[in-house]
Amino acid sequence: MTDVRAALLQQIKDKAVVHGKVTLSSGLEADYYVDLRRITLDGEAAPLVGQVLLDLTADLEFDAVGGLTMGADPVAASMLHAAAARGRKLDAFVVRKAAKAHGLQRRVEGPDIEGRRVLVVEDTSTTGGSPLTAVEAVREAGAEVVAVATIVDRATGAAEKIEQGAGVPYRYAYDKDELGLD
Ligand SMILES: O=P(O)(O)OC[C@H]1O[C@H](OP(=O)(O)OP(=O)(O)O)[C@H](O)[C@@H]1O
Ligand SMILES: O=C(O)c1cc(=O)[nH]c(=O)[nH]1
Repeated sequence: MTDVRAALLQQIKDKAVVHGKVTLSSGLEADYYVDLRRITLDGEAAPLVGQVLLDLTADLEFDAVGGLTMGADPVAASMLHAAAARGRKLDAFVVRKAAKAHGLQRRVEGPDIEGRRVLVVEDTSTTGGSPLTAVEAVREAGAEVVAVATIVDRATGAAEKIEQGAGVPYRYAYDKDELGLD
């Protein structure tokens, strides 16, 4: 494990894992929550996120990254900045939960992604419903999705839903075993 990957793992364990009954985005009940916003918006941890996800997807070709607001937003921004620090230009985009009713009425905000190869990202995945929504919106905007990548996978069906439902590879930086969760 690289130093950066190990450092981010420790940050997640220290700052994001919350034990106790919780209702998830999908309506499912769970015994723990991984509040990745406490990582992706943390001054020490957030810069590591971009580096770890760039390393995780280093073999893939894409030049824009984003996902369903708001969990995905700081993930994409961290990757953009980490890429810039490595001398690589990487754009970010935000998929709105619904298209804006005023202004340009866009569903996908940021530089145009039509005709481009993009990576859809997430902070954590349970059912995979959020990245699947993002994949559909991004395809509607004319982009090609090369993969979905998330920081933490909860091993509750996201991989199957994304690989079979969207037909794209699914990658994650950490699983629940590595986080000591069960
Ligand atoms: O794999 P899924 O079943 O889709 O669940 C995971 C999603 O749930 C959380 O977001 P939430 O829906 O709470 O909304 P937020 O990003 O607006 O905080 C999280 O950030 C993921 O986006
Ligand atoms: O499924 C979810 O809503 C969810 C699970 C989790 O561990 N963390 C999170 O932010 N959302």
